[in-house]
This record gives sequence, C-alpha cells and structure tokens, in this order.
Amino acid sequence: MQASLSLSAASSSSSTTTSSILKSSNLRFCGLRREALFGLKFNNNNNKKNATVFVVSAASNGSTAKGFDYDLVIIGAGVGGHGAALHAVEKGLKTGIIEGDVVGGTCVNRGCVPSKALLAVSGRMREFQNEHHLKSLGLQVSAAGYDRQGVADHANNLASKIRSNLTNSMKALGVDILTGFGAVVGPQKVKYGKVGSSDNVITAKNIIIATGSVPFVPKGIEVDGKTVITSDHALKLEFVPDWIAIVGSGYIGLEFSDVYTALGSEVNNVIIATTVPLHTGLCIGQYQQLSLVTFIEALDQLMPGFDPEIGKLAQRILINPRKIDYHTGVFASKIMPAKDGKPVSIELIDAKTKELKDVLEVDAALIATGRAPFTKGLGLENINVETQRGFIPVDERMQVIDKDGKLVPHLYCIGDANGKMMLAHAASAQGISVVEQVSGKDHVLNHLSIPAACFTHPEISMVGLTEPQAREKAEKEGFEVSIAKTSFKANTKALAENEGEGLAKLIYRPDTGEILGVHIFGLHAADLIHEASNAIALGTRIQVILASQQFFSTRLMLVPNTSFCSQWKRVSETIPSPVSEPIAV
Ligand SMILES: Cc1cc2nc3c(=O)[nH]c(=O)nc-3n(C[C@H](O)[C@H](O)[C@H](O)COP(=O)(O)OP(=O)(O)OC[C@H]3O[C@@H](n4cnc5c(N)ncnc54)[C@H](O)[C@@H]3O)c2cc1C
Ligand SMILES: NC(=O)c1ccc[n+]([C@@H]2O[C@H](COP(=O)([O-])OP(=O)(O)OC[C@H]3O[C@@H](n4cnc5c(N)ncnc54)[C@H](O)[C@@H]3O)[C@@H](O)[C@H]2O)c1
Repeated sequence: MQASLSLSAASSSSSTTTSSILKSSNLRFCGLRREALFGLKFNNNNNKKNATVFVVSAASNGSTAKGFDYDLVIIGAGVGGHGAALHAVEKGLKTGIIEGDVVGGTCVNRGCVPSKALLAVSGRMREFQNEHHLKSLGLQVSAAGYDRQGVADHANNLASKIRSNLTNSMKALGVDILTGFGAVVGPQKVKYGKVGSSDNVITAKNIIIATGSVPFVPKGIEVDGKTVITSDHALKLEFVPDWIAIVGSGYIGLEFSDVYTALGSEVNNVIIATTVPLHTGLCIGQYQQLSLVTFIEALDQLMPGFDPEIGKLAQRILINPRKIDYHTGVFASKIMPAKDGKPVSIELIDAKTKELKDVLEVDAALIATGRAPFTKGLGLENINVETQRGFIPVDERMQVIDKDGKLVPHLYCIGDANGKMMLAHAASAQGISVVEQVSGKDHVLNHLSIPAACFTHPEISMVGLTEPQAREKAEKEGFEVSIAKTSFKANTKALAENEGEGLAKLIYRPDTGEILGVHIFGLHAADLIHEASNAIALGTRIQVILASQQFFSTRLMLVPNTSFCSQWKRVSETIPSPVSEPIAV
C-alpha cells in the first residue's frame, strides 16, 4: 500500500513515514518543514505498511511500464528534480534523473544553502556588535570580528554536505543518476550525454523537465565575476568590499545587504584576539568596520515584491539604521567592472524618462535583478513547444502546453523553469504533485498556501496574497477585505528577547473567515508563518482555528507572537459563527 496524499498541510506528528524518507535528503531550507510547505499531507494511518513498501520499492526502483526504459525520467537534479525522484521511487516508479552539472542545482550549490550559511554568520555578528542590545540583557562582548575564509568555508562545506546527502539519498533508493546534458528528442524520448560524446537515448512513460534557472543580468551590465558579480560569485565570499552597490532590492539583494552590513569591510577587520573561533568563521575579540551598501531599484520603492506595509516597516528596521543608502525609480543601464585602478562605474537612468540621472563609482556591484529560466537546448521544438520569455508554459498540474495551446501528453515542467514560484520548496512540491498525477491520483497544488521567507535579521515571511492583491481580487469578485494586525511590542516573549520591532498582519474575508494572506516581519517570522500556511492549505477559517485552539496549544508563550494568537481570537469574535464547509483547495 502506498502512502496516500490529501490536500492539506501536515501536522508535525502526522507524517512519520514521510519525515523519515525526507530526513535523509536533509531538506529543511529556509527553516521550512517540507510536508507543511507543500500544502500536502501524508496520512499516517498506514505508517507501518508504508514504511515496508517504501523499503521494498527502494530496493527495486519499481518495475518499468511496458516498452519503456523508465516510468519517469527527470531532466535536472536540483531540489525540484530530487523531490520528484524520491517521491517517484516511493510510488514504485522506475526513475532516472539526468544531471548536466552537480546534484543539488542552484539551491544547494549556489542558492539557499550557502546563502543561509552566510546569513547564520551575519545574524551572530549583528548580535555581537549590538552593544546597546547586549547591555540591556546584561551581556558584555568586547568586540566581534570574522575570518572571511572561515565564513566562506562554512558556506562551502555546508553545500558539499547537503549535495552528498542528496546524492546518497537518491542512490540509496535506487534512482539512476545519469550524467550529462539532457534534451527531449520526441514524445516520451530523451537523450543525454557529455558534450562532444555520443548521446544515449532512453524512453520514459513520463518526463519531467526540472532545469531551473540562472542569474538574470540586464543588458549593458558587464559581469567580470570579481568586481561586478551575481549571487553565484557573491556566495563564495572571495572578498567583502568596502562599498558595494546592489542592483535590485528583492530577496537576493536584501539577504546580501544583511550579510555585507553585518560582516563589514574585511580590510578593516583587525584581529585583536580570537577567543571563540567558531565553526562558522566567527571570532570574538576583533575590531570591525561596517561596509556601505547602495541599493539601486528600478521601481519606486524598495522591496516592491513584499506587502507594502511590511516593506515599509522592513525599510525602517533593515535599511534606514544601517549603512545603506538607495536610489529608487532608476535602472542601472550600464555597469563597467573595476579596471586599471578605476572603480566600478554605474550609470543610472530614470526608469520612466530614461534620462541619465547619476553615475556612481563603487568598489563592487552585485546584480540581483531576478533569475532567468535555464531552458535552452532542451529540444522543445521537437515536440512543438515554445518558451515564453524562456519559461516553459504549463497548466495548473505542471503539464507542458504546446504552441497551439494543447497539453503535451506525458511531459511536465516543475520549479524555476516554469516560473510559477521561484522557491526551492515550491519546486519540490510541484515535483511531488506531478508524481501523484502520473501514479494515478489527480492533484493540484495550492500555490497560495506555500510560504516564503527572506532570512534577514529580523526575518520577513509571507503566505498567500498581499493586501493590494487581496483588494484587487475582492473588487473583481465582490467581497470585503479585512485586516488584523498585531505588534511584537505587545508580546512578552519578544520583549524578553529585546526584539519588539515586529508586525504580524492577517488579511481575511470578514463574511466567511477565509484567510487570504498572512505577512510577518520580526524575530522567527520564517518559523511562525507555518501556522498560517497550514491554515490556508487546509482551508481553515478563522473561527475554526479559534475553536480548535490550534494557535494556543503549542505556541502560547513559546514564540514571540502570542499577541497574534489573541488577534485571531479578537478577529474571530467579530465574524459569524463557525462555517463547517471547508474551502476548496
Ligand atoms: C542566492 C539564492 C538564494 C536562495 N534562497 C532560497 C531560499 O532560502 N529558499 C527558497 O525556497 N529558495 C531560495 N532560492 C531559490 C531556489 O534556489 C530555487 O527556487 C530552486 O533552486 C529551484 O529549483 P529547481 O529544481 O527548479 O532548479 P535548480 O535548483 O536550478 O536545478 C536545476 C538543475 O538542472 C540541471 N540542468 C539544467 N539543464 C539541464 C539539462 N539540459 N540537462 C541536465 N541537467 C540540467 C542544472 O545543472 C541544475 O542542477 C534561492 C536562490 C538563490 C539564487
Ligand atoms: N529566501 C528566499 O526564499 C530567497 C532568497 C533568494 C532568492 N530567492 C528567489 O530567487 C529569485 C531571484 O531573486 P532576486 O532577488 O534576484 O529577484 P527578485 O525578483 O526578488 O527581485 C529583483 C529586484 O530587482 C529589481 N530590478 C530588476 N531589474 C532592475 C534593474 N535593471 N535595475 C534596478 N532594479 C532592477 C526588481 O524591481 C526587483 O525589485 C526570487 O524569485 C526568489 O524567489 C529566494
């Protein structure tokens, strides 16, 4: 008997089988628990049976559908491909995965994993440096500094470790890891091989494209990998510039601004004494000088992708008090790397009039202007598929749509390559959803229940719609929108941590109690969002949450946002009695 899936979020105790399978993959990016992230729930009624079947199918990697080499072939072994492969084996499918570079893809090697390692260091540096904060807690730390190479090694070692965990988890389950660049040669047919050598052609009942993305660099910007860099280079932390311009104030820009401003200029990091050489590369007892960051953002405000109110607060806490300045409403139209003793030069043009507004000279520039899908050379023309701005068009079940608007049988695309939601756990969730379908169970993933988090200090997290999106939907569909907010200032646990700067915002329908979106800025925001994510995935209405006491049982006094709990209570009292019908997801 197979593990069965239902459209709901998992409670922490109800997914033993899944957790044990997933544990081996070591995927807890973003502090987000996989089952909950996916808007999926594995029923635990048959845990024992599931576990047995899992081992059996792992050993055999399934028996192939008649006439095919594989039941499922996945092109790209990033987190999306990996998630799909593990689930496919669990479902008894004979599975092959083609990887042209290294297992783990962007997230493990050039994304989530190393960036979270750097952010772990920047968080500690901030704490050590905040004399006022430490003093108010009765703590004394003489000074804080870091060993750049030590920090870089921490990030690199973590990526290597997770990469081998991912590889081993697939090998252990019997997934065939096929090395080389993969492409589709026809319906249910794929080739792969090293460039310059002859291709291997294999057949598969179903194919998933999971080829991910690469940094997007706008025209006019010359990346040299040293002074003008993308996140691929920045994560290696080969140097920490005194002054860096960050083009784009989205996730990558914000997280790196947190790292650079906390670490500070390497040049001015004079080691006085190394009292605590931690594995992260941190030392206590150094003198440290902060770096300067200049944001360049094309839109009129910083962090345009976030809920505007949360963005405003984040700017007050994450930008204004730090050594950060910014230019908004401008494009970086031309960037030249440092050369012959000259600094990096950046031409700024007005985003609307396109007139030259300024020329900046800085030590380095980080280009964080989004990601481009990596879909070239995939042989899509062989199956009448055309990309849209490089993204592979798919329907809500991730099935590929051809030039004529028809679904391509047996072909799916997940993760960054389809552009639906460029997040690691979303890629994996989409992969699992596709495997459910090809195993005979219809499944549509609810993307509105997938949370996101920006791991600055403090963190920003969100799930569902922003306030403007909710209001737009309300106007179209003719319902009211209500907002409930609560400040971390009213929370004892947050105050005990001296971390009262925070806001939790709940957007909901007063007529039905449906939760439309939740946004949190503050300490542990990335962990707290799961409650809201689960609620949206389950279609739980505010009244039901109150009735089941979910928010009180485990969270009260344990996390900073207990007042958020009372907010739910207050909100629920203002709306009609519990609605028993679940919201369709
Ligand atoms: C700096 C940074 C930080 C990030 N932090 C987070 C975070 O904290 N949380 C989060 O959720 N997301 C984060 N992301 C986003 C996350 O990394 C991506 O959403 C995720 O990696 C997408 O997974 P994927 O499987 O679709 O693609 P990828 O991870 O890009 O994997 C695609 C794989 O396919 C391979 N491939 C491509 N083409 C072929 C081919 N033709 N044949 C064979 N193999 C091929 C590639 O080599 C690669 O290994 C971050 C991204 C960046 C850049
Ligand atoms: N913690 C996380 O989950 C995390 C962390 C990092 C990256 N990511 C993922 O990686 C993806 C890429 O991140 P990102 O920060 O590069 O993209 P983003 O889309 O989040 O932000 C890009 C920003 O650059 C601006 N911009 C674009 N072109 C510009 C130009 N020429 N001049 C000035 N500004 C310009 C945009 O207005 C936008 O604000 C995101 O989609 C995100 O989902 C996630």
